[in-house]
Amino acid sequence: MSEEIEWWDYDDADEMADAVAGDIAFVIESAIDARGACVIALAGGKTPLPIYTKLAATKLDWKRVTIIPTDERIVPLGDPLSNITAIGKVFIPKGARVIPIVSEAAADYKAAGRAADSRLGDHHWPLDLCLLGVGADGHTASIFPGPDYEEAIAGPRERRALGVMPDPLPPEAPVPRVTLSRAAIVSARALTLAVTGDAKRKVIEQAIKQGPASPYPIGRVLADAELPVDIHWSPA
Ligand SMILES: O=C(O)[C@H](O)[C@@H](O)[C@H](O)[C@H](O)COP(=O)(O)O
Repeated sequence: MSEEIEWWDYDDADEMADAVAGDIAFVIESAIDARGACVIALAGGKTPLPIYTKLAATKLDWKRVTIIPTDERIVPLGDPLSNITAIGKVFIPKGARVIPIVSEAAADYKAAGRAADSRLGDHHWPLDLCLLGVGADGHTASIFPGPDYEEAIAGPRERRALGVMPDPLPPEAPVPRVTLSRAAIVSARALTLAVTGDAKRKVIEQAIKQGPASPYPIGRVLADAELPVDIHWSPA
C-alpha cells in the first residue's frame, strides 16, 4: 500500500481541472528539464476532458511530450468510444505525440493487447505520470472483473498492456479493451486520480480500507502503489 494517499477536494469540476492541469504541467516541465522528454498516460472517459482542455492551453514544449491512453476500447480510431481519439483532438494540435494503443478494430482482443504491449516497448519507461479515472463499479483504466482480471492485476511485471474482456461488459462502452496492467500503472513516477461524485468517492474510500483484499480493481491498484498517490475529487 502506498505510504500516503492524499485527497484533494474542490468545489466543482472546473476548479479541479485547474489544479490537476497545473500538477500535470509541472510533471511535464520537470521531466523535460531532467530528460528532455516526457511520457504520460491519460485516462479515458468523460471526467478528465476539462482537465485536458486546460492542460492543452498551458505553454509547454509539447513536441517533447508523448501521450498514451491508460486504456482503450477496441473500436476504430475516430469512433465516439475511442479514448485516444478524444485525447488526440485536444493534444495533437499542440504538437504532442499521441500514441494509440489499438491500431484497428481487432477481432481478437488478446492479440490486440499483445500488440499494444510490444508497441509500448518503443517508449521511455516508466511513465512520468499516470492519470487514472475510476468507475462507480470500482474499475480503473480498463481493469475489470472477467477472465483477464488476474492477468491484469498480477501478470508478469514487465507486461505493460494486455487485452481485457470485461464481464459484465460496462454499459457505457460495452466492448473489449486494451489496458495498462497494474504493474505498469504503479511503476509510474507519479500516480494521480481524478474523480467526481459521491458514489465514486465512497467506492474509493472503501477500496482503500479493504487494502490488498479489495474486490475493487482500484483497491488492488492502490494497494500495490509504493509512491504517494493524489486523489482529486469534486462533487460533480
Ligand atoms: O476507457 C475507460 O472506460 C476509462 O479509461 C475508464 O477507466 C474511465 O476512467 C472510467 O470509466 C470513468 O469514466 P468517466 O470519467 O466517464 O466516468
